[in-house]
Amino acid sequence: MSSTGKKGAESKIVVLGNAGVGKSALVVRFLTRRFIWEYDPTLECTYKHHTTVDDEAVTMEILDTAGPQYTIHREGHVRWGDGFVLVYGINDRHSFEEIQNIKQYLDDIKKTNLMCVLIGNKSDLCHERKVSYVEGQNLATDMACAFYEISASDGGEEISELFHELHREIKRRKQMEAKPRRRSSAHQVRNMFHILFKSPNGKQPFSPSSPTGKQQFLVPP
Ligand SMILES: Nc1nc2c(ncn2[C@@H]2O[C@H](COP(=O)(O)OP(=O)(O)OP(=O)(O)O)[C@@H](O)[C@H]2O)c(=O)[nH]1
Repeated sequence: MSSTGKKGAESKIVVLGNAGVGKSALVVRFLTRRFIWEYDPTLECTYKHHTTVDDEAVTMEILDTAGPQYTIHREGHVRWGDGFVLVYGINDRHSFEEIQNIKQYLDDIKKTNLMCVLIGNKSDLCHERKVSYVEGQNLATDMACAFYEISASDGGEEISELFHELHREIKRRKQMEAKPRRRSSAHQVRNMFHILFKSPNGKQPFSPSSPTGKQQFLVPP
């Protein structure tokens, strides 16, 4: 809740990628601004994070996944998520190639324009680089999403920025999806007026504007 008592926007974010690419390190870096070298690789965690984005109090739920990518269990995660952080290691070609399969898997389940961001992690390991920056950029262009090369170990502003940007995208999408519903409820109110103020002879006694230019509602006897 914000200081005005208004509930802020919420987003559910799922972090996916091959084992060892640094998903946990990335999430922990975002949440705590710290880097921890080793995590339990089998650990799967959901974090509830209260923060501020564009002066609005927001809640992000972040699911740090582990284990095989394509399981029934994982399908539940995909349905749960509003947006996805897809991570590969710049020093791990296989993890980069796997991103397209993960994206396809997500598309098959979500069946809508997927909201995601592509991350090339471990940019500090330049000397071990197996995926160029341009390759990452091109893949992100194909997937119509933002691309960041980052280092969870070094930190940097981009790590907060990527989560915030994804949150903004999710919020925009939710607002767009809510619009038709709002329009249809306005339509319902209009219909209600129509029924309420319909005269017994079937003629419409509701006058949108009086001769004086002021709006009037004529209540039937
Ligand atoms: N040099 C370097 N090492 C990193 C970076 N991010 C993570 N690591 C290391 O990479 C290893 C794997 O990191 P995790 O965060 O456990 O990777 P994960 O993707 O969560 O792995 P799973 O839980 O097995 O799926 C650890 O030894 C981390 O310390 C980074 O940016 N730079």
